[in-house]
Amino acid sequence: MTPSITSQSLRLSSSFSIAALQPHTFSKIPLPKSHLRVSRQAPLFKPISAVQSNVLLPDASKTATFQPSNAPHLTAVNTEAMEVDRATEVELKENGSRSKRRTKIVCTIGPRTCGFDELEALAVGGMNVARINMCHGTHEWNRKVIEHVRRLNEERGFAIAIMMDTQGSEIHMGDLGGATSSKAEDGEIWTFTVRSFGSNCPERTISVNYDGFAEDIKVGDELLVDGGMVRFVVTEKIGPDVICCCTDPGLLLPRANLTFWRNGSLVQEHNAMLPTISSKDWLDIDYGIAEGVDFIAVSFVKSAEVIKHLKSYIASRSPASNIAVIAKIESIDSLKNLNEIILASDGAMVARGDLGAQVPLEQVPSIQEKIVQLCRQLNKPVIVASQLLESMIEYPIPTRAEVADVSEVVRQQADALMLSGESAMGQFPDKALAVLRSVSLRIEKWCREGKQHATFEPPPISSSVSAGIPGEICNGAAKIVTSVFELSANKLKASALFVYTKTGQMASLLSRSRPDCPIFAFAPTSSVRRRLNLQWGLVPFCLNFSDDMESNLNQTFSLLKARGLIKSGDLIIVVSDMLQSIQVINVP
Ligand SMILES: Nc1ncnc2c1ncn2[C@@H]1O[C@H](COP(=O)(O)OP(=O)(O)OP(=O)(O)O)[C@@H](O)[C@H]1O
Ligand SMILES: CC(=O)C(=O)O
Ligand SMILES: [K+]
Ligand SMILES: [Mg+2]
Repeated sequence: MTPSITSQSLRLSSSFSIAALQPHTFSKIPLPKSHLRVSRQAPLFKPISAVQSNVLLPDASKTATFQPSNAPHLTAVNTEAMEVDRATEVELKENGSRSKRRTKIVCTIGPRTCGFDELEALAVGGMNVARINMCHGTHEWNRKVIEHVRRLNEERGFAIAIMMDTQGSEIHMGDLGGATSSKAEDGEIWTFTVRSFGSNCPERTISVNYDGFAEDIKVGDELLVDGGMVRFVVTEKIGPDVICCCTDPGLLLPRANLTFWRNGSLVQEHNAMLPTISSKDWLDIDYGIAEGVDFIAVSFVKSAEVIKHLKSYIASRSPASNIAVIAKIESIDSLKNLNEIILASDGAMVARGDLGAQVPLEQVPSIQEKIVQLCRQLNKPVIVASQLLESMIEYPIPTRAEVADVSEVVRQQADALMLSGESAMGQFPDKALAVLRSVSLRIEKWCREGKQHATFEPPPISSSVSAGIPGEICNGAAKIVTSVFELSANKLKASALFVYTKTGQMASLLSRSRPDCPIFAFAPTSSVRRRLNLQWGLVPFCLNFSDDMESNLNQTFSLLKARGLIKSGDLIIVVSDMLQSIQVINVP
């Protein structure tokens, strides 16, 4: 006789072989296997009413804008509340938890979106990470943005992380004497110079920030502004001045990036010696540490050493901080050292803007795919950035080609998409965000239905990353998710994976397996919660949990049921840092 089972605990011994966890193994419970200890227990949970007195509903002020339709009237007493924001709540409820968006969204904040109301609109629209670019804005300006985001998190339960992006020592033009732009016409003669002018810049003269400029460049070289938006050829050198003729006319924007090309190759002379982290960057990094940003994205990384150096600097400056370092892959030199760079970092960004100015454009898509796959192998989150919806800076709808580009990133299962000018200074930041959201949802659904992604099997974890037993447990849990369980004659698929994780590592490993259902990640601090918000498929919550999994689960179920985010009968797969086991639980 099969007893009626509300919970099953599948405990894996440390010698457990993950090959035993093929989905069919779990087609029916119970399924005793010699290598798999299945303990059939009395229901793990007290009836829900028995734990109600232990539950505190989130502060009403945090839920002011949300009306739970079926929240029972629980009496508040004890434990820390679990913060849930409106955007997550809506996304989880809209089509059921399995349809929750998995791909995360980073929005660059600029003049168009720096106010509290605009930031709130982005938060409600699904922004997971706010990026501030230290190429622009004063510390004071950026501090306001950080304060607004923090207020949204505190008052509305969001988990928006702050990413600070360094300027790096790229070669760029001056600020055009304060003009918003300047037009270069075909055949016009312009002077590029290391001299600086303040506000009285002579006509058709551009100052360049890099002292070695006139030595590095030769007559006949091509000078590309913003990767080729405007193009010049060098005709003459006179001391510090480089005289150029415009061959591709266009609009010059303040501080635009400059690259020089000789015989079809990028010129790398003294400029290759520029430090990745300039003295200005170090000051900005000190500022970021003091402000408690969640991520520092390092521009123009060339080698792993600079990442290691920055990480030890952060550790010595602020031992308690949890700042993650993201390597921006946008320099031609980084491509030779990709493996070591990504391994040394806490994540990577495919910065296609500058990358496309350093390698031929037709190479960018394959480099993108390679980096996305490598990051998955090395268990590091990856962001794909730049020009995803460039036309939406000016227009309310994207081009079909842009939609196809975003779709490809989603299909590659990158962790996050990034908006740059679209959200920083475009006309339609909220619409651009909505396009990323709806394309992600649609393509993710299509991939799940048709299994359009290359393979379900995650790429083998690199031997340079030791994921050990937690890694095997997470892979196993991700596979179980695709099984159909028969419980009391009902066929059930898992609604969610739950992971209780102190550092976030176990949640990352689960995310890496790209399972078929969302991952509710419970972390004890809001900084771990924010950091996890960058990663694919994770729905991070802040929860003050204990080592007693039974009480953790009781508490979590009560809180989530009260918010209508799970319901009795849902099947949940549970893993944690504390137990080397996978539990399959039918929500009481
Ligand atoms: N804080 C800001 N203040 C003013 N303008 C901004 C700000 N942040 C971004 N912008 C505008 O938005 C555009 C795109 O922003 P973004 O920061 O993504 O630039 P990027 O050139 O793609 O990045 P990077 O400089 O790291 O290569 C910028 O060129 C700039 O015009
Ligand atoms: C984002 C960025 O830095 C780039 O695309 O160049
Ligand atoms: K930057
Ligand atoms: Mg860049």
